[in-house]
Order: sequence, then C-alpha cells, then structure tokens
Amino acid sequence: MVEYKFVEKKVGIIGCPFNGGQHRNIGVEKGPKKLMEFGLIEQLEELEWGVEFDGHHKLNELRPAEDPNIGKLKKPLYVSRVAETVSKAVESHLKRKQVALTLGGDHSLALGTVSGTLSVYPDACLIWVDAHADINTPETTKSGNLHGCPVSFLLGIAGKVPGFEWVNKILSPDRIAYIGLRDVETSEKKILKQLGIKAFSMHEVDKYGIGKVVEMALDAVNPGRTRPIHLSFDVDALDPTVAPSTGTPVRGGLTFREGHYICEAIHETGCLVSVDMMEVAVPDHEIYPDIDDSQVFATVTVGLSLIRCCLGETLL
Ligand SMILES: NC(=[NH2+])NCCC[C@H](N)C(=O)O
Ligand SMILES: [Mn+2]
Ligand SMILES: [Mn+2]
Repeated sequence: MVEYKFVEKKVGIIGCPFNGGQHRNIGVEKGPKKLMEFGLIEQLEELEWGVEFDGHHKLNELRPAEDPNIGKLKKPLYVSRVAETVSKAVESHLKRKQVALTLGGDHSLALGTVSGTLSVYPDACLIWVDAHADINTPETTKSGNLHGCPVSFLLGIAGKVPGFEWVNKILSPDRIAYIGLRDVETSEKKILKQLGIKAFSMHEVDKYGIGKVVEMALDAVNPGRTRPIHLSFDVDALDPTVAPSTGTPVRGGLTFREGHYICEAIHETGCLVSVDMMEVAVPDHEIYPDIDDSQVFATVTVGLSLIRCCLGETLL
C-alpha cells in the first residue's frame, strides 16, 4: 500500500472545457465532459477515493468582449483569466488535502494548474509528459497559440505580458522534467539547453526504457521523494495510434504501457498532489471526418485509465 505524503485519499475534479489556447476547431473543449460521461467518478470511487466534483467550470463566460493579439499571442486576456480561475480552483482543493485533478481542455490551462499547485506547495516539482515542450515565449512562438507557451510563463522567462501579472509563482528550471518529447521547435531547444532543463525525449525512452527514464526524471527533480509532484499529462505524448483524438498529434510517441508506467511509478512515490489530463478532443464528424467514434473512444478511455493509474490502480 502506498502511503500518501501530502494528501488524504480524496480527489477534487476540476472540469475545464477550454480551447482558447489553440486555434483548431477540433473539440478539445469537449474532452472534460466526455471523460466524466465515461464514468470517471465511479471509477475513482471503485479505487476507494472520496471524490468531489466542481461541475464543469463555465470558462466561456470569462471571454472578454475584446481581446486583441499581444504581439503574436492570440486571445491573451481570455487565456489569462481562465488560467487564473483554474489556479484558484486547484489551490482550493489542495488546501483541503485533496489531489487536484484537472481535465482539459488545451494545455494553456496548465499555466493555471501549476500556479495553483505552487501557491500551496512552493517546493513542488513538475513532470511534464508531452510530445511538445510548450516552452515558447511570447517572442519565440510562431503559432501565437498559448498552449505552446505555458512553461515559459511558469519559469518566469516570458517577460512582462499585460494581463498575466497574477502569474507570480515561479518554477525553478531544476524542478521540471519532461518525458516523451519529439516535436520541439529550434527556439524551444535553445531555451531547454540554456536553462539546463532535464528533458527525456522519445530517443531516451528508446535508449534506456521507460522504467529508467522515469527514475532519472524523478531523481532530477525530486531526489529524496520528499517534494510534492505535479504531473501534467498531455494526451498527445502517447502515440497517435493509442490516442488519435487530439489537436496536435505527432508520430513516434509513447506506447499504451509506457504512458501507464509513468503514472504508476509516480503514484508509487506517494508524492503526487496534482494531475492534469489535457488535450483530449471530441471532434465534430462534419469538420473532422478522419476521426471516428472508435478513435474518440480509444482516446477518452486511455485518458481515464491513465488517471486511474495515477490514483493507484495496479495490474495485480
Ligand atoms: N499543448 C500542445 N499541444 N502544444 C502544441 C504546441 C505546438 C507548437 N510548438 C506551438 O508553439 O504552437
Ligand atoms: Mn502536446
Ligand atoms: Mn502540451
């Protein structure tokens, strides 16, 4: 039995139907509702967790009437307001000794979730599982999509951006480790190098195996397993054959088991306090005829089983 170092066996679910951090009309805002419909609460209760569900946050009400680009950044005010709201929700669950489980929605939400975690646990570390580094700054982003930028804001390297003044919990570069990277822009590679950030791409997963990679990632950011862990899981870290229904799929990703192993191993530390399950999309058939029901089903169910593994489901 795993002993939980920071929480009681209670989890708060924060539903975040949000797509403002990216430009595709692929239904990434419909992910949270689908994850709930497929039985998340019942599954966590089966694992003997006390479950509190906020209801899905009405994030579209935060959309400002006017929200001009700032430089390249698209919908900056909307993303900022949403992230601030989400940060408060995470904070409130953590303060009550619950695990905060955030369902997305696009990955710009993690600006909120990680800020919320850091405000309750300033010494927390971050494991970011993703095909992408999401570390572009307002200067380096080509797309202007804020879901490609949250980590730069968290590290305090985004510079001053109007509306984002509330982001003041700074993550030190030696407290973040990446797993699963394979679509990293040149500008992002430079930042990773400059800051000496521990990043395990798919190359390292191939070379060392997932068991060793997770151990090295944890040793880097949480050597004594004494710090709280925030896990931010972008479902596109998984190979598109495993999780096809997402906005920015990239070939050559984590297998089903590799994804689950990461969650199982992090659970075993007893340090997990906050989990994001992001970028699960539910597209409209008319707009995305290439993604069918069985692919949405595969993606939603893998998201659910990753969450269960984070919260202690084991194979035996
Ligand atoms: N959370 C994600 N899926 N991010 C994809 C980011 C893609 C690209 N690097 C960008 O900055 O736009
Ligand atoms: Mn990604
Ligand atoms: Mn991401």
